[in-house]
Amino acid sequence: MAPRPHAVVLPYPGSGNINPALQIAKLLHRGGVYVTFVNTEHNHRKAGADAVRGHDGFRFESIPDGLDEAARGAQDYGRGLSISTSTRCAAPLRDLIARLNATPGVPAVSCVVPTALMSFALAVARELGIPSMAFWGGSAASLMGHMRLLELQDRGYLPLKDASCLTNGHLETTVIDWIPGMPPISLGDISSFLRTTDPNDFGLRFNESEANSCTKAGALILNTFDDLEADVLAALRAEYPCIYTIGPLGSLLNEGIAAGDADESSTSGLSLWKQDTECITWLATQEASSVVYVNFGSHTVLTPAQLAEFAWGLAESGHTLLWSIRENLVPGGGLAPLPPEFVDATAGRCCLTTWCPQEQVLQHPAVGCFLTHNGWNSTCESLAAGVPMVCWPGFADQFTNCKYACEVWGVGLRLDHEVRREQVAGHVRKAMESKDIRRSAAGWKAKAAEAAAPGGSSYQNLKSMVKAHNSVTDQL
Ligand SMILES: O=c1ccn([C@@H]2O[C@H](COP(=O)(O)OP(=O)(O)O[C@H]3O[C@H](CO)[C@@H](O)[C@H](O)[C@H]3O)[C@@H](O)[C@H]2O)c(=O)[nH]1
Repeated sequence: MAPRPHAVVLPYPGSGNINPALQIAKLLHRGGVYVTFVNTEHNHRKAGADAVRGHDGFRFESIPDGLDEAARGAQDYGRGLSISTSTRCAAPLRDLIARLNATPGVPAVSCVVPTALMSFALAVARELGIPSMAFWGGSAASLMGHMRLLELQDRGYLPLKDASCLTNGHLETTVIDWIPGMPPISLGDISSFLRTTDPNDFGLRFNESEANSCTKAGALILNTFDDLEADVLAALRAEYPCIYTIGPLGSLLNEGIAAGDADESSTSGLSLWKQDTECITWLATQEASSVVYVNFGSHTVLTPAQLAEFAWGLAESGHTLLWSIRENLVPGGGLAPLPPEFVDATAGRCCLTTWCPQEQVLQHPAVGCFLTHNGWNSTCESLAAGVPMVCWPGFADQFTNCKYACEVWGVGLRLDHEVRREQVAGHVRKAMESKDIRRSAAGWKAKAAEAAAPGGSSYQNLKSMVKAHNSVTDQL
């Protein structure tokens, strides 16, 4: 009998990558693959012992991220973490794989599955002769855009000529209409990392090379589904045939739970933040489609003035609110920068929380629209739940996601970067009331469910992906 396949799943150490990577790990495990899920030591501790206990054929391990403690609170923490993981994690990963391979009862590692921004792991896999699959945590369109950053440079669009390009409308009015599979798109919507006048800017170089590295793995995994991004997927597949589109991941996972899979609850989540589940109880007391849910993900930072402007816009919308204000959403702030009058003005129609079970919130019938930063997971979770979006993208791939949500899928309304309370109130009201937007959102929800249901494209792709893991060990 062929040995059991063993996948080492290795996410970049942020919620936007850990969450979907854990979902992929669970799906592989459900398909019979032995899984080792690798966190950084810092996140392993932060998640807590219960979250990383593991169970039969599913283990948690950790490696150091190489960052010193002082760098963790630094303003350029993200950059520091990317430099440190990409330059210091290869040796610990090599050691971990050697240790796993020498552990009695543990099958030999047969595939390494890193997320984007962890391409050092692909190099380690190549060096050890182990197959690999890379997971790009954004949309297919954002991958295509990031892969074209070098070409944008060759064609003279990058680096930006001077700093005025950032503010004079250049990013909005320069339209790129030659990226395969993509509709004409403003330069600024391709990626935030191109907002630089420095050709050697770290963010630009790192993100371009990481996107292109993903396609050097044996296969590419995407949290999207074929109907959602048909054109850009066709263009990507023309160059990289082995792409598994298995989104929305949450829907695919729920298929199994609905079918009575016993194992899922034991690895239910891995939150780096303390989750508040009381908001779900509160949602149960609200009428259908009556609540505006507000959440800016795990990295977005607001100034106190932006927070106040959002607060007044939301209050003026007149709707009931569920607002998740992460403890560092306003640095050093917590809830403190909220105007006290806002709390009075929304008394009885506002639930404030710090970190909630977002997928559960979005799936709740009481939620009517989502004010979001358009991180890809949030965007995908909202599409899967059929919830219209009010979009305020800020960095990375969020502009691309916003463009598609508003202009391609017809499920969102875009806010200007400068937050103005009248616009927030107006867009929220429209997203809650527009029949057209609600119809589009319901349509994508149905298509997402179809993709994840038995026989659907994502369901079939997951089966093929698991088969690919098994076929590696068949050859051993
Ligand atoms: O209160 C909360 C807030 C968030 N989440 C979850 O955290 C994840 C957040 O991911 P995402 O929406 O993608 O936002 P970021 O955390 O900002 O994600 C980073 O990673 C993403 C995937 O690569 C990119 O698309 C984003 O631009 C980047 O900021 C989602 O699964 C949410 O469900 C919760 O469970 N509870």
